[in-house]
Amino acid sequence: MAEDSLLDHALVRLDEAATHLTVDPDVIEKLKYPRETTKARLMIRMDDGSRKSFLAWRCRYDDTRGPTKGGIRYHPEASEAEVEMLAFWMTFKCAVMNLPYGGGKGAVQVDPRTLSKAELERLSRSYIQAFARILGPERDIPAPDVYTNSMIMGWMADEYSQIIGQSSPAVITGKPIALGGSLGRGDATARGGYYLVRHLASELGLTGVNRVAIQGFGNAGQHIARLLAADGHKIVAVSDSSGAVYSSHGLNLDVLLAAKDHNLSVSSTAGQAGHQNLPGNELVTVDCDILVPAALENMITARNADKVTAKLILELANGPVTAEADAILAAKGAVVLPDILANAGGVTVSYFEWVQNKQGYYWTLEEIHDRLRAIMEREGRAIWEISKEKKITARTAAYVHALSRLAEAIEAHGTQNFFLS
Ligand SMILES: NC(=O)C1=CN([C@@H]2O[C@H](COP(=O)(O)OP(=O)(O)OC[C@H]3O[C@@H](n4cnc5c(N)ncnc54)[C@H](O)[C@@H]3O)[C@@H](O)[C@H]2O)C=CC1
Ligand SMILES: O=C(O)CCC(=O)C(=O)O
Repeated sequence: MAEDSLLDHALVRLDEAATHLTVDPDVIEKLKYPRETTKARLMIRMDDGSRKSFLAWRCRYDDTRGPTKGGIRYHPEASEAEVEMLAFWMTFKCAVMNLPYGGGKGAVQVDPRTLSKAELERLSRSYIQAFARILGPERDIPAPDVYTNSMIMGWMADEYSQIIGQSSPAVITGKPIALGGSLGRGDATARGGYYLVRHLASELGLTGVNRVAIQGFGNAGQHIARLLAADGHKIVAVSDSSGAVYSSHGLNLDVLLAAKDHNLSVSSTAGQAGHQNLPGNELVTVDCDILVPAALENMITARNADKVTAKLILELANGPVTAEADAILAAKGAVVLPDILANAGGVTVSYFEWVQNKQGYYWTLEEIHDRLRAIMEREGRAIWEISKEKKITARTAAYVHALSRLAEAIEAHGTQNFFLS
């Protein structure tokens, strides 16, 4: 997909939702463009004394409903167009969950696996030095995304506090617990999706033991494997960026997690515990009941969607199914629980972390889980009902749900000052 058309492809979902609501055209016009995207070149000292530079971005897509919120991705193929598309999705995700946030996203074009820990820390601190003036607990609040984690968020929060000369934990979420992170943020993305599937199980026709295939075995993928396996479901296939493994009897999670702990691919477990090698590109078409894309965008496309066997696709990744593939899956009767709902557990617990940081009062894990479950069930149920009532897919229903909240907020702000805050 051409880089400059990434956002246009994402906007197809907005146009579709707009046909099911009466919305002021000014609202749609406002939501078609990012409010601001800042680009920087980060220059860091490498361990061998040389200097190296990396492109970086932060997009604040829309802040009508509150400060912009969204993760920072480290990836060698990150681009401005991708960051803007991800920030657009964050805008709708926060509205779906009724969080008091707009949408943002950031990225650095880097393969973090090629950096030492010290280089990674210098890069992460330089990201904050470059973007500190547009961040802030009431302005723009980053969090982890692909190939970033709580350690990186800790360095970033520390750098921000040093720049402004006071502790400011609420500027970044997904931090280590010792620096004001929230209990439950670690597995929140997967846990939100898990609560959603459990809540809608009878509507989705899920009974007994289901066979699950998971694409991507990082934060989202590992935790969903653990949660579903604990309920007795069988994880029959998993993949990561280097390969995939399959077992019709169910993969051994301890073996998979031990491989990841040693920085090895899941494919290195082939031959152990009945695991067989599987070409990575066959993961999404493996025979299963539930398919969980938990890696990157555009993995299920017009090229492979007709071969998907799962009756439920739980999108823990952002944007794994293209619009063309959506139509093919819907025609087959497969249900897609869309990213802006299915993976919203992550940003929801980030919101809990921000609230706790601002209060200086911290909740128990049980409180976090109860609150997350209640919100996933409330918004999941609302979207399911919209989808039944309007006879539209769950994705379109999620966009309708979010758009009605965004439209209400944009109209309430008044339409004469769109780009002034
Ligand atoms: N971490 C979070 O809180 C949230 C993450 N997400 C989304 O979930 C997805 C995964 O993110 P995380 O688990 O946090 O990232 P992560 O960095 O922890 O894991 C990413 C995983 O994807 C794998 N991967 C990369 N390219 C792949 C490919 N071509 N085929 C198969 N696997 C591949 C990697 O090997 C790794 O196992 C992303 O789309 C992210 O935007 C969404 C909401 C929140
Ligand atoms: O936790 C957050 O604030 C945002 C997580 C994120 O980037 C996402 O939901 O895609």
